Amino acid sequence: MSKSPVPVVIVMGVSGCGKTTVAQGLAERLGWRFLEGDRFHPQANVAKMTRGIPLEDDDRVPWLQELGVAIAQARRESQTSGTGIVVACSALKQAYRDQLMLNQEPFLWLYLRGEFELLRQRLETRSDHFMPAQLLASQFAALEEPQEAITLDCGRSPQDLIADTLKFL
Ligand SMILES: Nc1ncnc2c1ncn2[C@@H]1O[C@H](COP(=O)(O)OP(=O)(O)OP(=O)(O)O)[C@@H](O)[C@H]1O
Ligand SMILES: O=C(O)[C@H](O)[C@@H](O)[C@H](O)[C@H](O)CO
Repeated sequence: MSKSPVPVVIVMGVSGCGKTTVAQGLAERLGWRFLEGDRFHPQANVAKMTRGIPLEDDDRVPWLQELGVAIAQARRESQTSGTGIVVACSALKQAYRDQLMLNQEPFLWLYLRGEFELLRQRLETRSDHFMPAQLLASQFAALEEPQEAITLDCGRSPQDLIADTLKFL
């Protein structure tokens, strides 16, 4: 008898939309595993962003490769328990989402949508992260909004966003 695939939710969107906050909260609520996409960036990518230089497609290839492998690995580890996985990953372009999904059972995409000004303010006030607010415009320039995703307004509270997402699971 074939088992149903371990569920994977990818929380995506531009910097500051709340991917980490919502993905972590969702994983906690569900007792699922959380993967922080930023942890899979090569050091050179983090250094680049820290200096205020946007990543290019080529920079993101090894990152998405590493993250895709980690998701597949986490899925294998959860095969017996069926425990799901929640991932925070910007996944700004369709090609990045395709690369991440390569050879895998489908993911559920949660897109946190927000206006530039709200996100700029969030990034300006956040102090414990490498990503500078000056890169926000480049994040919007790269963004291709997903067609097949649960789309929620990231201006709402994390609690509301998590509660709404739970309705889809
Ligand atoms: N729904 C929300 N309402 C208000 N503030 C929020 C919300 N979600 C996140 N924040 C705050 O906004 C900032 C960015 O949140 P977070 O780090 O979760 O975003 P992110 O999308 O993961 O960002 P990045 O891609 O840069 O890592 C944090 O200071 C966080 O506390
Ligand atoms: O593709 C990208 O440009 C990067 O993934 C960024 O989105 C950052 O990693 C993230 O926003 C900062 O946490």
